[in-house]
Amino acid sequence: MSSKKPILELRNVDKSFGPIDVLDNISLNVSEGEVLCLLGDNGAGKSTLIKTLAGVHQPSSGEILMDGQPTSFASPRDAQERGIATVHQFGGTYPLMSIGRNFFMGSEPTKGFGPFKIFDRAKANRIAVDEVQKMGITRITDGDRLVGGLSGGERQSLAIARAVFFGARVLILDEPTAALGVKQAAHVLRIVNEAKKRGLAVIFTTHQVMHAMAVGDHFAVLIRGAIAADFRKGDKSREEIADLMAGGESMADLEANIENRTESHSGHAPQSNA
Ligand SMILES: Nc1ncnc2c1ncn2[C@@H]1O[C@H](COP(=O)(O)OP(=O)(O)OP(=O)(O)O)[C@@H](O)[C@H]1O
Repeated sequence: MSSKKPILELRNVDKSFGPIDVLDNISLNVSEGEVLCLLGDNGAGKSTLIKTLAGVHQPSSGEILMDGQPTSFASPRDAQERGIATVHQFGGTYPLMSIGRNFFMGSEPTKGFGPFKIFDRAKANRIAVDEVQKMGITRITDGDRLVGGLSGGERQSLAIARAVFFGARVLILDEPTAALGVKQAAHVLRIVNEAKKRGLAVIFTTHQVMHAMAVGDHFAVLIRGAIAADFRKGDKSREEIADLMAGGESMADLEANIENRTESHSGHAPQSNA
């Protein structure tokens, strides 16, 4: 897939839940400074795949390799401690906490000694705001602001900046732009590019082809748990990717079909192009 050495790799991974086969013979890898886009319609298996990469599920068969060595993740915490950070659709942040608190949750900077140690709010706020600004989100200037007052895109950005600051090597983004408007999605895509520039390997799941094309270096299309196509940037057009995601049906044909049905329901005869 790439000339660089993969950080994280799946080889022939299957995943079943009892009698239900969800992932079928998945082989994929992602290297530093690259964005791998996992594309697929609802139910294609994207969540199961990223949960397998993040230590939530164990493969039923096949191998996971990290830096070329076969490995397994005992739990999400195990994967996290080894540099795999997952950011979910709403940023995984706590609305009633301040930006500074949120950024450092679980590893708060303290001041004072022994029993007199207290959370160093000013330091936490300063670092959190600095890090988010370094990722290009300059509208966040006050670390005391509650996360609940941020937009969806800003929350995502905060969660990504946090993962980068705490040394993630692989950033897994689960539908980060799905619930966002155009401007907010653009913010998040810019941050994905920034994370990539800093050498992180990014896995980005989406069903929005345009978002994938804006940041992706390579692409894998999942259909019913199997990789239906695997290609690099520039190899396919937007229309070709959309057709692949629709299971090989041409989107133009689907659209024409919908138009015809709508027109016949409204009592108008479909217009001929002839
Ligand atoms: N724990 C489970 N037990 C049984 N079936 C499951 C389990 N988890 C997922 N599945 C099934 O596996 C298939 C893929 O689900 P998954 O959530 O991975 O898809 P997805 O591509 O992420 O879709 P979406 O975007 O809708 O979340 C679905 O048919 C789902 O019902």
